[in-house]
Amino acid sequence: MTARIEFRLNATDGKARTGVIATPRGDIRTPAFMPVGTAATVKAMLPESVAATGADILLGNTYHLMLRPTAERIDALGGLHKFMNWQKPILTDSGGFQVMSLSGLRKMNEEGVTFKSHIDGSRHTLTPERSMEIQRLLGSDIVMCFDECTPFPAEEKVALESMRMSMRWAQRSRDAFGDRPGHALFGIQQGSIFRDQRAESAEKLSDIGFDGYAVGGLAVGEGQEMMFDVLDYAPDMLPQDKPRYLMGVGKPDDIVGAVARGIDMMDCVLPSRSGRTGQVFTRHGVVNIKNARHQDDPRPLDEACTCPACRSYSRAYLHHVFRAQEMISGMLLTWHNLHYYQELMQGMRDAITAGTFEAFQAAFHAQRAEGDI
Ligand SMILES: CNc1nc2cc3nc[nH]c(=O)c3cc2[nH]1
Ligand SMILES: [Zn+2]
Repeated sequence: MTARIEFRLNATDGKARTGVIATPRGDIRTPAFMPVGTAATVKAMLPESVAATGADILLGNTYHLMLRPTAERIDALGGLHKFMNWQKPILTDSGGFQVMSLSGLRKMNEEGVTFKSHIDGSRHTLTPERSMEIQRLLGSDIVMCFDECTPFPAEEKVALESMRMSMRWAQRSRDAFGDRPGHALFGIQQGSIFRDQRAESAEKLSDIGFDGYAVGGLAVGEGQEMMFDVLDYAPDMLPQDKPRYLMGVGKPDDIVGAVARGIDMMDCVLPSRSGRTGQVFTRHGVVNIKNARHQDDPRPLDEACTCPACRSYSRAYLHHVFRAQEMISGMLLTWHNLHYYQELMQGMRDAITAGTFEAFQAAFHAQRAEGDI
């Protein structure tokens, strides 16, 4: 059991890294993928099922939980881990990104953001200080700074002002977080697609000092090519002895490309959301289970997959229950997708350890068909 959170780098292969983030609630093997547990649940999954897929950590959303059931209520009930029956590590985001994408009637200034709840229209305020308090009340193991995700595209001077405000908020987040052994605070790099701004942001964050560093401001519509262009230099600007977290990513090939560029942690709603919309990720590409061609197909989604969906059900059955909008459809496809994502992460950890990451990448791309399979 470790009192503080520490990152141990075990192997590198090119820019790719593998290691362990040791926390009081358990170890996080990196590169790590975090399933998203927005409203204190990974939708359609029991916590024990999420653990069975291989996830070491999951993400909770401050914005949703502060609105319902409120952070104070979760704290009074023993904290988020107890509340949602997940005893492994939890990373919570700071709420800022979702305020901008989900809430109504927002007003932002140097102090923070006031907004109306998308649930009941009630008015709320998020500041760096309030976000730190909420994440403390939730009991999360890894806390994210309160920042502004600079919209894309942004004029260079707009991006610069946005980044500099986020850096002032990062300092306020750090000051409000205090010293909490066993809990980590991660800073978030901004600067959009502008190299000099990314450098200024990284320098400022490093001066303040954090337990980990996120690359923010990406996966906001810039597309994979532009995202990779930024990732070709931005992670290297961050302290190499701390975890690097790419927020909101992504499709399987985004994830492999990000790990190849030095990213250690990622989160994305894609595998779970797609599980509910019938989009299935496999080593050979994407299966859209609602397509009529699966109607009589007795084969599993993926012969080589050991998840409950692939072990015991045919594509024909999964096509049927999806079409019939049966709950088991979301359960089985979400489980499969999260299992596939964790298998992908394990494959990359093994390849980096063995020094065969380049071959892993080549095989990953060679076996995937373009379009639906
Ligand atoms: C789905 N894409 C995506 N989710 C994000 C969450 C974020 N949170 C804080 N700060 C960010 O810059 C940020 C960027 C993000 N991109
Ligand atoms: Zn499967």
